[in-house]
Amino acid sequence: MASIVSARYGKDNVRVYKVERDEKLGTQTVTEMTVCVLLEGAIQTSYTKADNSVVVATDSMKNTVYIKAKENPVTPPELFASILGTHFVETYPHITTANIKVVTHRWTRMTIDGKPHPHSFYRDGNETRNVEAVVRKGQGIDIRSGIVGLLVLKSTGSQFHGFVRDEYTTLPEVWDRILSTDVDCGWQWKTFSGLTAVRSAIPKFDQAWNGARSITMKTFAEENSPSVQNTMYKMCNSILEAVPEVETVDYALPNKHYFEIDLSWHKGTKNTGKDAEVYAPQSGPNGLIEVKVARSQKSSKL
Ligand SMILES: O=c1[nH]c(=O)c2[nH]c(=O)[nH]c2[nH]1
Repeated sequence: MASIVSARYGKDNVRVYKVERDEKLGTQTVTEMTVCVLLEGAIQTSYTKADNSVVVATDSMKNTVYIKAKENPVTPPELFASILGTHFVETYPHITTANIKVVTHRWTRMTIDGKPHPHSFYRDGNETRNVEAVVRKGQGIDIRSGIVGLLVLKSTGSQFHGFVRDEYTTLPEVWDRILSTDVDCGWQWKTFSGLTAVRSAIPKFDQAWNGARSITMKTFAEENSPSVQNTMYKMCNSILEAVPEVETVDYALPNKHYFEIDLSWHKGTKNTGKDAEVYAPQSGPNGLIEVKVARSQKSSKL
């Protein structure tokens, strides 16, 4: 007889929009999210014995997302994910872990005639703010916050040389190159003892997100990068310094290549090295560089 190694189930791609109206100021603020709920617990018999008595329907999970969004603030997303996860482990005795993912999409307020518009927004890029909360019954809440899809490019101020050269190497060393990447960055918070601990950290979540975002861009822009590896390590260090409540910081950075084009076949046109102006952006293959960095000493629960 086969036995279950692990199992979880839930609702993915629950799209939710919430508006907050400030009657006094006459302004509105909107939040659009995509939520995933995956539950774990004593649910094996639903797989092995067709026992649906242990199944909270995924449709009910979707309904719960809407109701909890109505009853609670949906920002910061770390709080909303924790509220939602805590609800599932506290409501159903046989559910032991709730994995909640909240992807928040950008709706940036329009500036019209130099003034912030009270109720109009635009999508300024595919970047999302992502939160994954793992709520374990009686064992606290683990939260990873992050930035996904922040596409950046610098046209100089990046080098790559001194790498292994052998019979497989064709890449020339360069002291000036284009660097472009699609930032996927995350920071793992020290375990929160429960929802109360998450609530008392509320201001820290936006601070950390703003900090990580500006550190990522400032380091990227200002450093004369010797490699993606070294630059991302510096970003991790700065975020660990800026946010003491964070235990690890991780990045996954694709190296999106821009190739020089030799145009000398056309009337001897110079377009390589210091004369390079027209490049061919590559859709693939791309480098992919990943790292996770922790402080040297581990620290305890919040
Ligand atoms: O920053 C880089 N790191 C690499 O490991 C690598 N490999 C490569 O071909 N180009 C680059 N660039």
